[in-house]
Amino acid sequence: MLKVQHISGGYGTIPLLSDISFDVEEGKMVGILGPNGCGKSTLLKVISGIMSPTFGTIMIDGNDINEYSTRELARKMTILPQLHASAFSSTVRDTVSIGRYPHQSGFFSSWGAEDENAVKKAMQQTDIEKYENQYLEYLSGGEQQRVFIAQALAQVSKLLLLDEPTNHLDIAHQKQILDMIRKEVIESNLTVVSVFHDINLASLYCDEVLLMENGKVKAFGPPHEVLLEERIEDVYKTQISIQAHPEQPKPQMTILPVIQEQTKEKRITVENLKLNEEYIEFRSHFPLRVLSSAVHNAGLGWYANFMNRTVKPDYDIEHVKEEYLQYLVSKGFSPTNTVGMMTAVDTSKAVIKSYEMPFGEVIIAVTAGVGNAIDVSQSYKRNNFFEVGTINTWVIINGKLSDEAFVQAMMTATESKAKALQEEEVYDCISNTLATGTTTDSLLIAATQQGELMQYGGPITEVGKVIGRGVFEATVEAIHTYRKGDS
Ligand SMILES: Nc1ncnc2c1ncn2[C@@H]1O[C@H](COP(=O)(O)OP(=O)(O)OP(=O)(O)O)[C@@H](O)[C@H]1O
Repeated sequence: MLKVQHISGGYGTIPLLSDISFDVEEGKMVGILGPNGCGKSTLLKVISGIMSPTFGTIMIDGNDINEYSTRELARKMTILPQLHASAFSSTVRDTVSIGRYPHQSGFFSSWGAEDENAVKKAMQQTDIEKYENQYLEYLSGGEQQRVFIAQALAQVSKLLLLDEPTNHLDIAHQKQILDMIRKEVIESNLTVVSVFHDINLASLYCDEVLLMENGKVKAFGPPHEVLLEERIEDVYKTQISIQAHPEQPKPQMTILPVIQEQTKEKRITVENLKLNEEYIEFRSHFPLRVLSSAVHNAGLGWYANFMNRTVKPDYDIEHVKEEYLQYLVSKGFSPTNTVGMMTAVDTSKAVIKSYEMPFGEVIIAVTAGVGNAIDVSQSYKRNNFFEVGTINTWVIINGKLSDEAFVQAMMTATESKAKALQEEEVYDCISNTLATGTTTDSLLIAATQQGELMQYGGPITEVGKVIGRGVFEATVEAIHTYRKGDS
């Protein structure tokens, strides 16, 4: 639909854009990204025909844009420039109606139902109907931005060129405008080329992104191919981290502040753990990075407190998560800062072990109830039912682990637990084979994230070795304690 071919150009004698080429298919949304002053707005002006390039061509629907008359071009494409002006003296409706100019044979002389409908629809889409008769100067920056987006939409062209369309908008309106534009892309085959400052929004909403640096194309393609951590750091000259979006295959970026608040020493000891008959608690004055399969706040996150709570063996509550949250509050724990597990075992009998390692102390806490033990390779022979006979394991590390090391630490700890059950000859009572765990085990790996980075956590790494040994020893001891209590 749009072909940008070898574009070079700038202002006067200053060369700015250099040999820029890319294609945009009909019904696609492309985001232009890059640091301040790299030429994003200038490129948009050249594509729209506002500025002429010194070299190269812009083709729309197979024709050079210079072959179209001004009015023809305005029906093909709409440009929404950056909002700068502050003095307006027209109403919202009149401003949106200007978008219909390319469809008039004489200015406002042939205004018809189609124009009326386009203006109405654009005002609805941007949620500005309620300001219809107000003067623009009485609206906030974000409201004015929405009026200009409505004006661009009212033009109803096939190609929309936007320069920071969500500038000045709060998050709800950013989402509303981008959702609406995306809907038009999908349902009406609208083609969009838009400048973004927010890399995350561009990643979420665009099919492809064009990353610019000093007037040149640094990379062009789908967000997951272009938005690489090292490349963004190199182009923007700043420290960032890229993670997966929780629900979509779109990379998301977070800024890494250089200046960190200096708190007290970030070290944990067995003193941070306390046992009573109701629960084991771990409390720290700073959050640790945690990966867990807990009942409350499972997954990867940052938490300062952990709880492993005893419940009655017949505990059967419909809304377990809600009940757990209320329990945490009643015991003075912050629900947003606590990971919570549960067990039917008397938590005052938990086994806590500490291992001094060159990188720091590693603390392991285990509660083991094995009445509900199972051989995972035979579990398909069972009916699904929930019981609270559980092995809960905490591995708390004074050290810094990569994401990879966290997952490997989980595997190492799980294998070590299975070995402890084998050693203790714990059997699955249905299959009569050696058990590998119970039906509801939970595991938590936590790290202070201080010191040298440990990239791996497998069995022969320094941290893996202590996890393998520690989880085995603590689990064996916890099974002994459980069996003593049983007899
Ligand atoms: N009318 C102009 N005359 C001369 N130089 C200009 C003009 N407009 C922009 N420039 C310069 O061209 C360079 C690129 O500007 P442009 O607005 O295209 O950058 P941008 O990537 O959109 O930046 P930002 O992220 O800050 O909006 C800048 O150094 C700017 O000062």
